[in-house]
Order: sequence, then structure tokens, then C-alpha cells
Amino acid sequence: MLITSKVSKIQGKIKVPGDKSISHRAIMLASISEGKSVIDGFLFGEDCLSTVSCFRKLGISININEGQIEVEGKGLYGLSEPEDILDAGNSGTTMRLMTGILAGQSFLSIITGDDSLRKRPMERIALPLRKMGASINGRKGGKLAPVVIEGKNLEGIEYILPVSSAQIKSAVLLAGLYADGETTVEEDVQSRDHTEKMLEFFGAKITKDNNRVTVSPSVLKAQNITVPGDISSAAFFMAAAAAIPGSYLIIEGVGINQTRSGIIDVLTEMGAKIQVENIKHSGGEEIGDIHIEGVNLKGVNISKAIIPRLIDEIPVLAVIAAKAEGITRITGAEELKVKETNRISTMVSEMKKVGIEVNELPDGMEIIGGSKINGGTVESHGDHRVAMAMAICGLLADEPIKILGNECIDISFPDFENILKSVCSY
Ligand SMILES: O=C(O)C1=C[C@@H](OP(=O)(O)O)[C@@H](O)[C@H](O)C1
Ligand SMILES: C=C(OP(=O)(O)O)C(=O)O
Repeated sequence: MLITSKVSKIQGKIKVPGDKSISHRAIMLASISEGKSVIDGFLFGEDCLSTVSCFRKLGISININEGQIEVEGKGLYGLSEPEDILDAGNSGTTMRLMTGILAGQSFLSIITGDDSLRKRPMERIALPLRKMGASINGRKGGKLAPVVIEGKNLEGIEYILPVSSAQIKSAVLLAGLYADGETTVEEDVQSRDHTEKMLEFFGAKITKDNNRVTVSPSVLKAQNITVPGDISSAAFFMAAAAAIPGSYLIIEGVGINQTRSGIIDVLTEMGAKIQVENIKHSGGEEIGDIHIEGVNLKGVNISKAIIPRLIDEIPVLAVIAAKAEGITRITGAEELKVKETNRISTMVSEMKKVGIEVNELPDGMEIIGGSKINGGTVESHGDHRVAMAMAICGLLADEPIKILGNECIDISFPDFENILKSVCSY
């Protein structure tokens, strides 16, 4: 159980742990590249550790030494048939991206996950991978995990994504490494582009044209990677600082890739003062120190075109919208329904429990700003982003908020509580 209570301000200088999306991809690409890669700044959260454990079961040696990871890559065709079922735990990224890689192997693999992941849609990756020639099965005709992958000779395809999703795009691009000919994916609104950036960094032949990415079969060479801080983790502190006038927070070394930085745009539109300083580049990614000053926020509209750039940040944005002046309307966010929980209905129900006026919409929600936030007991429903968003809610509430099921925070942010304590002034 975690209890958070009203603060007078948020202040300090912090670092957040490594980016989850980039940490997964670093293990994956290092495993299928030739030679030893060293990864610094890796996120030791449960999701990324699931990826490590799956690649170990595929015969890759991965050593963890004082926070640094060494991966002995065996090249595109160096993985070996796992003796047992692979377990992606709670991690959609692990399951979907690995399925893309496993589709090009000459062996059978089965990948499962926890209760939440076994309910999440897998047909979205099975369809394009089957078009490439892979045999992908699973429960309900391949709609649900466990996913059974029989690697085949693959053909390149041109695929228009039915929804903007980096996980679908990445599964197809990774399978494209093993295909005859080029593989192209196109999406309406661009989703996070870490896979294409990291593939280029490992030496793959990638071409990009607006929202279209093409990969050609390529040999990957080992690289050393430093993972930037995760903007999706930073978001909880950014949002809290932005919503509490008098706060001033610096978060150092955060990944500010423009396909992920929608939270900066929205908080700025809500009135917060945000500056990004000390900008650097590493491994194809942009990194900076984020400075945030809190103010009285205003409600905004958050709609389809920006959703992929802040999809995981919506739970915490919904919480601080309750303190803003006016209404915040979030639309075009149907994808929230297929995350660790249905994040629209889960957030609406938990926010209502503490007195926030919020209406569920078919594709989002509407939060009536300026409502009084009461104390109370809420539940994470096993969803790490819900648990952390509701912990931030407690900082804004009149009475303490008790969050049940907070252990799921370890999925993406094991040090969340300590860092939170370090920035709270009462
Ligand atoms: O590719 C990734 O690393 C991720 C992509 C997003 O999911 P979708 O691709 O399903 O939108 C995001 O919500 C998830 O936390 C991580
Ligand atoms: C949706 C998330 O992750 P995944 O899809 O990898 O489970 C998340 O971290 O919010």
C-alpha cells in the first residue's frame, strides 16, 4: 500500500530511470547483432527484465555488472530454439516486438504473459506477420496469447497500420530484417520511432519518408548504448510540479525524442513554464534537462493527432486536469482501452472515488477542472501507470489517498516512491 498526501510544492533536481521502450530495444537489437554490446542506463524494471529473461532462454548471454549490461550478440540467425515457453510477464512491448524477431527464425517458440497481457490484442501483429509468410497462432485463432510462432522464410511487405502503434510497426520492421526484399510500414500519425532510430544505429539500412519507414535485410553490428531517462516516468513529476504553483523541478537527462514529447507541449499549453536545456544526442536519441515551474493550469483539448506522442502519460494528465481551470477533453484515445487495463474506464472509476468530476467518453474522457479532490482509497488494478497517477493525485488532494496494489509500480519505475519523497515539500 502507498499513501500520498497534500504537498505545498514540488522542488529539487532529480534523475529518472532509463527509458523502458529504449531498454527493451537495446536488449533485442544487441542480441541479434554481431559482437558484444554494452548498455548503460538500462531500466531494471520488471518489463525490461522480462525481455532479458526471454533472450537468455533463446541462448543469449546477458551479464549484469553494477548496473551495466553486457550482451553477447550472436547475429540475426544466432538465437536457439527455447526449451520452454517464453514469459513476457506484463510487457506488451516484449511480446509484440519479440514475435517479430521470432517470426524469422527457423524454430518454434511460444510466448505467454500474465493475466493482463493474455487479454491484450495480438491479432494486430499476427496479421502483418502472416502476410510476410510467418505462421502465428494463439488462443482465439491467434487473437490472444500464448502466441505460437513457427519461424518461416519471410517476404517483405508494404503495410499500412490500422492504428498508430510503435509495437505493431516495430514487430513488422524487426521481421523485415529477415525478409526477402524491402519491408515498409506506414501510419497515419507517427508513433514512437525508437526502433527505426536504433536499427540505424546498429547499422541496418533504413529509409524514412514522413510516416513511412522501410527496412532492408541488413546485418547488425554490436554497439554501446546509453539509455536516456524515461520521459514517461518523468511525466509523473513534471505533471505534479506543473500543477502546484510555487514548484520548481529539474529533471536531468530525459529522452526528449519528438515522438514522445507530447507531454511537454500539453503542459505548456495548460500554462506551465517548461524549458529544456543542455540538449545532447546519443544513439540517435535526443536528451535534455527539463525545468518546470508550477502555475494555476488551464484545461485543454487533447485530441487524436497528439495522442501517440503522450499515450502513456494520459492517466497523470487526467489527474492534474482536475486542478486546472475549465474542462479538459481527451479524445481519439481508444488505444488506452487495450493497455495493462482499460485506462479510460480504470482512471475514470478511480478518479471518481476521490470526488473528481469526470465523464467517460467512447474514445477518451472529459475532466471538469477545479473540482475538490477528497481523500480515500483507490486501486491500481495491477496497472503501474494508474498506481503512479493516483499517487500524484494524493499530492493534490485535501486528505491522503491510499493506493492499493502499488507493487505494480516496479513494472516501469522501481524507485518511484523514493524519488517522489525527495521532491515533496509539505
Ligand atoms: O513500443 C513501445 O515501446 C511502446 C509503445 C506504446 O504502445 P502501442 O504501440 O501499443 O501504442 C506504449 O503505450 C508502450 O508503453 C510502449
Ligand atoms: C502500455 C505500456 O507498456 P506495454 O505495452 O509494453 O505493456 C506502458 O508501459 O504503459
